[in-house]
Amino acid sequence: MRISVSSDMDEPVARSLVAALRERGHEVHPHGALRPDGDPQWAVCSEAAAREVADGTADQAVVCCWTGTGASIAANKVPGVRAALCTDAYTADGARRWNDANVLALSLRLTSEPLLTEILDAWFAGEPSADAEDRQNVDRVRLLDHGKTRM
Ligand SMILES: O=C(CO)[C@H](O)[C@H](O)COP(=O)(O)O
Repeated sequence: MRISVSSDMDEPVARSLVAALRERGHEVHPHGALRPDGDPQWAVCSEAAAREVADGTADQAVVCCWTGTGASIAANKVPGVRAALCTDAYTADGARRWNDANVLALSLRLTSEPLLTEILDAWFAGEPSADAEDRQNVDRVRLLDHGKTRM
Protein backbone atom coordinates (compact mmCIF):
# COMPACT_ATOMS: atom_id res chain seq x y z
CA MET A 1 0.00 0.00 0.00
CA ARG A 2 0.94 3.66 -0.34
CA ILE A 3 1.09 5.04 3.19
CA SER A 4 1.54 8.69 4.15
CA VAL A 5 3.34 9.11 7.44
CA SER A 6 3.65 12.31 9.44
CA SER A 7 5.31 13.25 12.68
CA ASP A 8 5.90 16.62 14.27
CA MET A 9 8.98 15.25 16.04
CA ASP A 10 11.98 13.35 14.76
CA GLU A 11 11.66 10.68 17.47
CA PRO A 12 13.22 7.19 17.25
CA VAL A 13 9.80 5.53 17.26
CA ALA A 14 8.70 7.64 14.28
CA ARG A 15 11.82 6.54 12.39
CA SER A 16 11.10 2.94 13.40
CA LEU A 17 7.57 3.34 12.09
CA VAL A 18 8.85 4.40 8.66
CA ALA A 19 11.35 1.51 8.60
CA ALA A 20 8.72 -1.01 9.74
CA LEU A 21 6.29 0.09 7.04
CA ARG A 22 8.98 -0.23 4.37
CA GLU A 23 9.95 -3.67 5.71
CA ARG A 24 6.30 -4.69 5.34
CA GLY A 25 6.49 -3.72 1.67
CA HIS A 26 4.62 -0.41 1.80
CA GLU A 27 5.51 2.73 -0.17
CA VAL A 28 6.01 5.46 2.45
CA HIS A 29 5.24 9.14 1.81
CA PRO A 30 6.93 11.05 4.68
CA HIS A 31 5.72 14.39 6.04
CA GLY A 32 6.69 16.87 8.74
CA ALA A 33 9.84 16.10 10.71
CA LEU A 34 10.34 12.94 8.66
CA ARG A 35 11.55 14.88 5.63
CA PRO A 36 14.17 17.67 5.38
CA ASP A 37 11.81 20.20 3.78
CA GLY A 38 8.74 19.23 5.81
CA ASP A 39 6.72 21.57 8.03
CA PRO A 40 6.85 19.89 11.44
CA GLN A 41 3.83 21.59 12.98
CA TRP A 42 1.43 18.80 13.92
CA ALA A 43 -1.61 20.57 12.49
CA VAL A 44 0.15 21.07 9.16
CA CYS A 45 1.87 17.72 8.64
CA SER A 46 -1.07 15.63 9.93
CA GLU A 47 -3.40 17.40 7.55
CA ALA A 48 -0.95 16.93 4.66
CA ALA A 49 -0.74 13.18 5.29
CA ALA A 50 -4.51 12.87 5.71
CA ARG A 51 -5.18 14.83 2.50
CA GLU A 52 -3.20 12.26 0.53
CA VAL A 53 -5.66 9.61 1.73
CA ALA A 54 -8.64 11.80 0.88
CA ASP A 55 -7.37 12.60 -2.62
CA GLY A 56 -6.31 9.03 -3.35
CA THR A 57 -2.56 9.70 -3.48
CA ALA A 58 -2.21 7.33 -0.54
CA ASP A 59 -4.24 4.33 0.58
CA GLN A 60 -3.83 4.98 4.30
CA ALA A 61 -1.86 7.25 6.63
CA VAL A 62 -0.20 7.11 10.01
CA VAL A 63 -0.07 10.45 11.82
CA CYS A 64 2.00 11.00 14.95
CA CYS A 65 2.55 13.64 17.57
CA TRP A 66 3.70 13.50 21.16
CA THR A 67 0.24 12.72 22.57
CA GLY A 68 -1.40 11.60 19.33
CA THR A 69 -4.34 13.88 20.02
CA GLY A 70 -3.42 16.86 17.86
CA ALA A 71 -2.49 14.59 14.95
CA SER A 72 -5.80 12.74 15.15
CA ILE A 73 -7.84 15.93 15.51
CA ALA A 74 -6.18 17.55 12.46
CA ALA A 75 -6.49 14.41 10.33
CA ASN A 76 -10.17 14.03 11.19
CA LYS A 77 -10.91 17.53 9.89
CA VAL A 78 -10.18 16.29 6.36
CA PRO A 79 -13.39 15.04 4.69
CA GLY A 80 -13.18 11.34 3.89
CA VAL A 81 -10.74 10.63 6.67
CA ARG A 82 -11.55 8.42 9.65
CA ALA A 83 -8.55 8.72 11.94
CA ALA A 84 -8.29 6.59 15.07
CA LEU A 85 -5.90 7.23 17.93
CA CYS A 86 -4.71 3.76 18.91
CA THR A 87 -2.74 2.99 22.04
CA ASP A 88 -2.96 -0.79 21.86
CA ALA A 89 -3.48 -3.61 19.39
CA TYR A 90 -7.10 -4.26 20.38
CA THR A 91 -8.00 -0.65 19.62
CA ALA A 92 -6.17 -0.80 16.28
CA ASP A 93 -8.07 -3.97 15.32
CA GLY A 94 -11.37 -2.40 16.35
CA ALA A 95 -10.59 0.80 14.46
CA ARG A 96 -10.19 -1.14 11.22
CA ARG A 97 -13.04 -3.57 11.92
CA TRP A 98 -15.78 -1.33 13.31
CA ASN A 99 -14.76 2.15 12.20
CA ASP A 100 -13.22 1.33 8.79
CA ALA A 101 -10.52 3.75 9.93
CA ASN A 102 -8.17 4.82 7.15
CA VAL A 103 -5.73 6.83 9.26
CA LEU A 104 -3.90 5.47 12.28
CA ALA A 105 -2.92 8.12 14.84
CA LEU A 106 -0.14 7.30 17.28
CA SER A 107 1.25 8.87 20.42
CA LEU A 108 5.03 9.13 20.25
CA ARG A 109 5.03 9.29 24.04
CA LEU A 110 3.09 6.06 24.66
CA THR A 111 4.14 3.88 21.74
CA SER A 112 7.15 1.73 22.62
CA GLU A 113 8.90 -0.24 19.87
CA PRO A 114 7.27 -3.59 20.83
CA LEU A 115 3.87 -1.91 21.10
CA LEU A 116 4.38 -0.33 17.68
CA THR A 117 4.83 -3.80 16.17
CA GLU A 118 1.68 -5.08 17.91
CA ILE A 119 -0.37 -2.10 16.75
CA LEU A 120 0.85 -2.37 13.14
CA ASP A 121 0.21 -6.14 13.09
CA ALA A 122 -3.37 -5.59 14.25
CA TRP A 123 -3.96 -2.60 11.98
CA PHE A 124 -2.85 -4.38 8.80
CA ALA A 125 -4.59 -7.66 9.69
CA GLY A 126 -7.89 -5.92 10.40
CA GLU A 127 -10.59 -5.88 7.73
CA PRO A 128 -13.69 -3.64 7.81
CA SER A 129 -16.72 -5.50 9.16
CA ALA A 130 -19.45 -6.49 6.71
CA ASP A 131 -22.07 -6.36 9.48
CA ALA A 132 -24.98 -4.12 8.44
CA GLU A 133 -25.00 -2.10 11.64
CA ASP A 134 -21.27 -1.49 11.43
CA ARG A 135 -21.62 -0.33 7.81
CA GLN A 136 -24.51 1.97 8.78
CA ASN A 137 -22.36 3.62 11.40
CA VAL A 138 -19.53 4.22 8.95
CA ASP A 139 -21.97 5.52 6.33
CA ARG A 140 -23.38 7.88 8.93
CA VAL A 141 -19.90 9.25 9.59
CA ARG A 142 -19.39 9.65 5.83
CA LEU A 143 -22.53 11.82 5.71
CA LEU A 144 -20.95 14.13 8.25
CA ASP A 145 -18.15 14.75 5.73
CA HIS A 146 -20.80 16.53 3.67
CA GLY A 147 -22.37 18.39 6.57
CA LYS A 148 -25.35 16.06 6.66
CA THR A 149 -26.70 13.93 9.47
CA ARG A 150 -29.28 11.94 7.49
CA MET A 151 -29.76 10.61 3.95
O1 LIG B 1 1.27 16.17 21.15
C1 LIG B 1 1.32 17.16 20.48
C2 LIG B 1 0.09 17.81 19.95
O2 LIG B 1 -1.06 17.10 20.29
C3 LIG B 1 2.64 17.80 20.19
O3 LIG B 1 3.52 16.83 19.76
C4 LIG B 1 3.11 18.52 21.45
O4 LIG B 1 2.24 19.59 21.68
C5 LIG B 1 4.52 19.02 21.29
O5 LIG B 1 4.56 20.01 20.33
P1 LIG B 1 5.62 21.19 20.46
O6 LIG B 1 6.98 20.55 20.48
O7 LIG B 1 5.38 22.01 19.22
O8 LIG B 1 5.30 21.93 21.72
